[in-house]
Amino acid sequence: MEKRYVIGIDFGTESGRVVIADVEQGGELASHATLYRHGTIVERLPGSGKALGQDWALQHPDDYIEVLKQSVPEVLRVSGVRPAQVIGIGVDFTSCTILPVDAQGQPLCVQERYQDDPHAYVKLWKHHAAQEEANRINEWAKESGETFLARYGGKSSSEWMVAKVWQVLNEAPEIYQAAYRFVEAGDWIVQQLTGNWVRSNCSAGYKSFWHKQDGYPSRQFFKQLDPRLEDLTDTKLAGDVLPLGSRAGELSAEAAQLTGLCPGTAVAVAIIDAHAGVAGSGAVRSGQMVMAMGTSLCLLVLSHNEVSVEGVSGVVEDGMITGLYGYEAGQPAVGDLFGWYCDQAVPGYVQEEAAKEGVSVHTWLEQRAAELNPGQHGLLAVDWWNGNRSVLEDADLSGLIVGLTLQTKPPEIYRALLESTAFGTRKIMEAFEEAGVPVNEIFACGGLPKRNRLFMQIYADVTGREIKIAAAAETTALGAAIHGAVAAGTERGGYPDLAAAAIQMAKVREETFRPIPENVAVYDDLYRQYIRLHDVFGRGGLVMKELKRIKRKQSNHSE
Ligand SMILES: Nc1ncnc2c1ncn2[C@@H]1O[C@H](COP(=O)(O)OP(=O)(O)O)[C@@H](O)[C@H]1O
Ligand SMILES: O=C(CO)[C@H](O)[C@H](O)COP(=O)(O)O
Repeated sequence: MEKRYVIGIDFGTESGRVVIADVEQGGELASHATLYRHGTIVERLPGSGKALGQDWALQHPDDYIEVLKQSVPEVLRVSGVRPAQVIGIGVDFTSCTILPVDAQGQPLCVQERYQDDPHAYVKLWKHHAAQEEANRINEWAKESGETFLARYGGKSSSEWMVAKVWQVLNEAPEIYQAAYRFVEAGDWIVQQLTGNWVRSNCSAGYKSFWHKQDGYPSRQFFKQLDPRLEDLTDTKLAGDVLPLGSRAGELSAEAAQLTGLCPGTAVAVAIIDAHAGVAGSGAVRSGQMVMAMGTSLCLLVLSHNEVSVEGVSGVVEDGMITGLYGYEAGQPAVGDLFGWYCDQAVPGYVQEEAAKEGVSVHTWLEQRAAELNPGQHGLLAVDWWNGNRSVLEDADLSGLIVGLTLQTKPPEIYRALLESTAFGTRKIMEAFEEAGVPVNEIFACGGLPKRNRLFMQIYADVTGREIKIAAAAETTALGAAIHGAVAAGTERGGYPDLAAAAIQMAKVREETFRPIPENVAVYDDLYRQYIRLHDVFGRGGLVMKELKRIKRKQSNHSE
């Protein structure tokens, strides 16, 4: 049989990355990234320059199409693979990233009449302006005795589908009316590739309250939330929910033209980006955890059991690997937090020194921070620069650094920020174990493990665990490709299921990060102090809520 290949397309926060992988051996034959031209739109709309409110984060869907147009032909060219040898395509996407579209699948924001309305654009996962709606969903679920939120650690997030769609209805009812569907961006890409309207059980399960046996929450629940939402799931969220690894359709002639692939190529149901890292790391067994470490950090745990875990973002049957419950929890600012410090807060001399040495500001700070002993800087940070998405589930919480003195230096702050995210991760891991979801083996993937060794060592030291690193540089894209190989099916030379494909196609590096005992002891001590700050500011204290209230009031005042 002729050699067969699959393509994985990973839509991250800042760019889209495409890999081409050998169906038998896995790995990455070639990869290519296309940066989103519009980036993340947080202040003003492109074109009209219309100002956005607090906590908005939009994107432009044309940027995603550009990834298909640029990066897919490029991996074909570099690898020398002929289009006919590609048997399947998989797509993963950050989530919950949603957009309103018309009946042809065209995004409303590209239509002239809606171009000036921010609600017509893609709402990126980190759009946090629907916190009010999320709070009301939480209150109403409690009051009405609905139990579906138990699968989401008891709280809904402002990042998710219903809160975001409800925000559109509240602030721009004409956009709500005009939308034929609100779709996850991953499902939209699949629709653009195949012409089929299919929803993924992964994003529907983790981000839209969908359940394999129960479906969506009742019409009654939505009606009592807001009478205008009664038919939400039958209309704006309609579409068959298909399981991961299944074939969403085949590449249309138009999409084949755009990508340089052959019409008829199998296209898999989309998967959330972090969740694709599970297959991409080869984790397919109960007790295995994958840390997808990039802009944010997602912790994904596989288990035979379904239990309630404090602060879990969601548990979905077959949500990552068929036959297992997949738990997701995480932190919404990790790489983004370090990026904020490098871009917004370091003094000019650091940038100059880094430029002189020809390294990035991250690397310059990492090198100096690595010379410090744990705890030597006297600092403790709490990692809520983009709110808390785990045991506290509150986008209104904000970051903290305590222990600053006139002697504090930038590498010390950088190290404290790296540590703060590791403490946040340890808190989540403890919540899993306390709830009876064991974590026996840890894999790391995403952009950070390959970029920052100090970060990885700190994670091993803070958690006291050995960490294995996924071998693929673009692990989530490889994970998506693995879904493509399953969607192709055995009849086209693919695999019968996700576990079989992942075991064969994904590998880990030989080198692992192991905890250093003397560091573990210091971090145990610091972690206890972190938990004190976590509880004082997160559970009891109103300080951050009040700050946010005053900020909102004063920002509206100045607009
Ligand atoms: N050397 C580094 N150390 C720590 N963080 C880094 C480093 N270089 C880049 N970052 C951060 O990594 C994040 C991007 O992660 P990546 O996994 O590549 O993308 P995505 O999250 O979009 O999939 C950015 O937030 C950036 O600030
Ligand atoms: O919520 C998510 C997963 O459930 C997002 O997709 C994720 O947090 C953003 O991913 P990345 O850090 O890779 O950009």
